[in-house]
Amino acid sequence: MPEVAHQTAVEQTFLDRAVARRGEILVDLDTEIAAAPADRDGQARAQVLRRRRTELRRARDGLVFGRLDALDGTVRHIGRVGLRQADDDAEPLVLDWRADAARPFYTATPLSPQGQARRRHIRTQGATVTDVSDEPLDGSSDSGLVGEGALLAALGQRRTGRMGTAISTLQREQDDIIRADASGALIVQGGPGTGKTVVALHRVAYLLFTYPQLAEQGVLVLGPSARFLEYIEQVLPALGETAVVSATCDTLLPGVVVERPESREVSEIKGRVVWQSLIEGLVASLVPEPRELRPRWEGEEFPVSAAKVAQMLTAVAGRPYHEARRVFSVQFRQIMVDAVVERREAMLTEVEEGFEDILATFRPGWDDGGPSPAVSGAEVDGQLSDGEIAELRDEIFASATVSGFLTAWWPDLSARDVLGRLLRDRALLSTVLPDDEIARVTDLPGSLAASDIPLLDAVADRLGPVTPDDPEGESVADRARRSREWVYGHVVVDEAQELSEMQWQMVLRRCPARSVTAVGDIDQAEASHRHTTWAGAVGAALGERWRPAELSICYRTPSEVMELTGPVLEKAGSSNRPPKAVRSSGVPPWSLATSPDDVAEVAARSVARLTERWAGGTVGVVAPASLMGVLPAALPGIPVMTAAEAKGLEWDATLVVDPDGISAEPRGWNGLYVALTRCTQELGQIVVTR
Ligand SMILES: Nc1ncnc2c1ncn2[C@@H]1O[C@H](COP(=O)(O)OP(=O)(O)OP(=O)(O)O)[C@@H](O)[C@H]1O
Repeated sequence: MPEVAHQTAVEQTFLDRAVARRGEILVDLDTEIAAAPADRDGQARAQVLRRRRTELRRARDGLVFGRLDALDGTVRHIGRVGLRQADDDAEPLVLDWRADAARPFYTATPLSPQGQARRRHIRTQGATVTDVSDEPLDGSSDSGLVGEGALLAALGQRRTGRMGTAISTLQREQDDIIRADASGALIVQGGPGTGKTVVALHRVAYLLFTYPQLAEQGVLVLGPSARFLEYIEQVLPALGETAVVSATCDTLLPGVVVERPESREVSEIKGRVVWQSLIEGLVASLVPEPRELRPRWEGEEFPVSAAKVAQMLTAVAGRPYHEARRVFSVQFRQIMVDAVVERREAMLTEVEEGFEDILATFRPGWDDGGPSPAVSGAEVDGQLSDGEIAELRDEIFASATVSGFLTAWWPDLSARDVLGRLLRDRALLSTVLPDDEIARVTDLPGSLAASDIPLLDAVADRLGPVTPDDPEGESVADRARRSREWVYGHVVVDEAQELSEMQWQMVLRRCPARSVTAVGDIDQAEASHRHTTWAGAVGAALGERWRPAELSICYRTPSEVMELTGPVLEKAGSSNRPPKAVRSSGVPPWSLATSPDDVAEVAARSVARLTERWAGGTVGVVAPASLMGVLPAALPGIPVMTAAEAKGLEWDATLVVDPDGISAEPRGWNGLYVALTRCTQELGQIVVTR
């Protein structure tokens, strides 16, 4: 039997064992979950087991994808999830790809073999091994790539329109970032196709595996658009992760949607960090001024002096508006309870003295030391019993009348009303904006644009919820999605170069511990903010408290296409160089010229040719916004989008229509850089001659 066939058979035997073991573990898990006690601890344990079961059920594909043969003869298989042996103390049958011991699979090289003699990639389809490829780590070959054959095979595959996992072919620089320490903010710069999204998503899986407590808080994945989230949405479940919420900055506020578009100029103004302190100042100023308060209880007034109110307001200063009111309200009601008790007791004392006087008229001398009447308690001793005080307290604390009194003086506020007030307050705006910019932000309709969302979030944050959140029987992800106040264990931001300063504030509010991984390409920035460096982009939010990392190899775009991008990047004003392409597709990029009148027809013909050539794969079209009226109608069933919309996506073949039109758009050279780098195989351009 030829060697490859023999080794394939060897791995098939191993895979059969792993499949059987997976089945056994699933049966054991079912039994354990069914037997879990109904108490709190039992249910918490059952939840962990259910998560494990989901992960195992999903691990049908890629159950085993790699093998490391160490110099000392130890053989380890690596897969999507770990599979323990029946004997818990034995070495695992399959190592989870995220385990430390699996790391050399991604990082060992002939120059630094880390005690390994050989790395093997095992390709499978379901429960069948289809191929094995070996890479000696003894120095006999070194391409600089990890598992070159498997990587190039993966990269050459047709694209499906959904992102796939790359766990079997992650490269060293990617692995370093995936396994980087979770604390603090990590900002990853990488050119197009360097695997930023791959790294971000695999990092989520790694972090959830390494720090299981993260699953209790959840991980937030922020992407640039709903289309992008759809593109990546298959990857995380495939990696086995369920404690993840994905969103865009526009959908982060539960129940709030963007209602209108907005000009770049206005959204740039509204994205600046100056709004943060403006909003903090405004909301703080909405807390009522101290004055004497005269609440009533059972028809009587119980005044609280202005000085006392001022003292209580000082004690709650700095808290969110509604929370401050809640704390104030507790103290205020307690003061009322004390005042009502005091007045009642004074009254009772009066009654008692009157009663004694009356008694004395009947039994002169008993209050001079004679036996007292056989009565006690509130009726006669001038004191309320503990039970009576507790009852009164409950009544005052639950009283709608007292609530109504407090709310009339210190009203509920809606974030939207406060934002509206802010955007109309020229005097306040003039403290941070010049006159011409004030006019731009005050002359807006009341409906919400995307740039209002972070402002609204900042207002909502300073207001706090009117009533605190009360979770009942919801999953972490559901609760996190529903509650604006949810604090995540980690936040991953993709296409982070697009975030405005105010959006960064919104992100950090969701993770005050700043455990953040942001990946992006500052050279692909299309957003209206003016930053061209990461220090500028994140400085307002993070200061210098972030660590940079870099990805330098382009896995998506073939070298033929990457060669075209250097001058475009230069025109975009960048001093960076495009990343180095890892492979060539052998298909030279091409270009056609046409007139504005014929552009739709020429595009349709070109797309038809590309679709035929890349049958079974995908073709996408990128064009300037000005062509969005005609092109989609001429290209039914084909994704047609602007460069901004195409960010993060990829197709086997891309047709870029009217590149000059794209470069003439705002931040257009950055846009063209994005458009040119979307293909995995072939790039065509249609130049419109005017
Ligand atoms: N180690 C890898 N193994 C297999 N495929 C990979 C690997 N790294 C990246 N890829 C593939 O390369 C392509 C580009 O990856 P990805 O989309 O993550 O890049 P990106 O840096 O986010 O790109 P862009 O900035 O252009 O959006 C994807 O098809 C991805 O699956």
